[in-house]
Amino acid sequence: MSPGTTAGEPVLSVRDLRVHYRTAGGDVVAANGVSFALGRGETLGLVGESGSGKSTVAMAILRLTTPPGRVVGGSVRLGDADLLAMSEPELRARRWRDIALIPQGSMNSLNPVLRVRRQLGDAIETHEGRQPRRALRERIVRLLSLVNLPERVVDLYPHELSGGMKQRVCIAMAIALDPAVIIADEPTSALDVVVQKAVAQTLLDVKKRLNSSMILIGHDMALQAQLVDRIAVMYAGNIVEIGSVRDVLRDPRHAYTRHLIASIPSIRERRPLVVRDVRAPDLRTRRPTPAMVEVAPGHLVATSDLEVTVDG
Ligand SMILES: Nc1ncnc2c1ncn2[C@@H]1O[C@H](COP(=O)(O)OP(=O)(O)OP(=O)(O)O)[C@@H](O)[C@H]1O
Repeated sequence: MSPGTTAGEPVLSVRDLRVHYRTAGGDVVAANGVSFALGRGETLGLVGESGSGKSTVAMAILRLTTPPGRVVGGSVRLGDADLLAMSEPELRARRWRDIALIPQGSMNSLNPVLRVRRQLGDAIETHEGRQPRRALRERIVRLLSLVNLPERVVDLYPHELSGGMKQRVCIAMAIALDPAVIIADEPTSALDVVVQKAVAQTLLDVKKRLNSSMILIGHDMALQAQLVDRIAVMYAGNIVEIGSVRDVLRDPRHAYTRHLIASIPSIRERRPLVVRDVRAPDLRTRRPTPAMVEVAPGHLVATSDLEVTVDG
């Protein structure tokens, strides 16, 4: 197996992805040569603290990076096409249909003046053209039931829904066109713990039902461990460790992974991850992309322990 890959032919393969943000103080290197592969039917967790570059990678995969950010290198292969190299119209046709993103904070970006059926209907019709009203409504009701929402939700406005219900609507939107790959960026972080688990479980159930693959982005190592097949740990713009949940949790090899695991609070006091005693390097300085070594089959670790600065 080559680095960062999974058994069988991957559905998505990210190679040496590089994203910079231009700032007055110089370029911030937010993705510093990120490589990984996503297997068919697999859920890969991308975990790391705030600022490690998770959203940057998610946005770049769909070529949604906006200024001052720009993708300066790499490839994103979906099937036999490179998303980073294709024309804009071709790319637009593939987003949602082949690869869908549930962006961070998506539940707050639902249009407040549109009923759920319009939001979902517009999404479908943008890609598939005008649909007969009745059939469209039935399809939307089916989508809602897939994410455990009752039929009456079709006629509601976002403000009439709870946070968990809004997030379920966002999931329904992402799966409307039956994509092969779903990228969910912190899909549950705005919700309380009980709802988080329920919504995350729905996401996994739906993924399984559609036979799609998923990248689940999060900072909660404990929650991720319960949901994903493999974990990729991001630190300062690089994946520093990747492997099965079992390997990474039982035998973490990178100093930063160990810190993440040591920082897992007890179930009761789960809170956003802040690793206080690890200082991220200045992202404006050029850093070599760390080499990865395979410490066990499919378990890869960056040879960059030195980059992790630990106080105390
Ligand atoms: N518009 C921007 N201009 C400059 N730097 C940016 C910009 N957006 C992101 N960055 C920097 O890029 C790095 C990665 O940010 P990113 O949002 O991808 O991290 P993240 O791991 O997704 O964090 P979070 O969990 O908070 O979303 C950070 O250092 C951040 O400050």
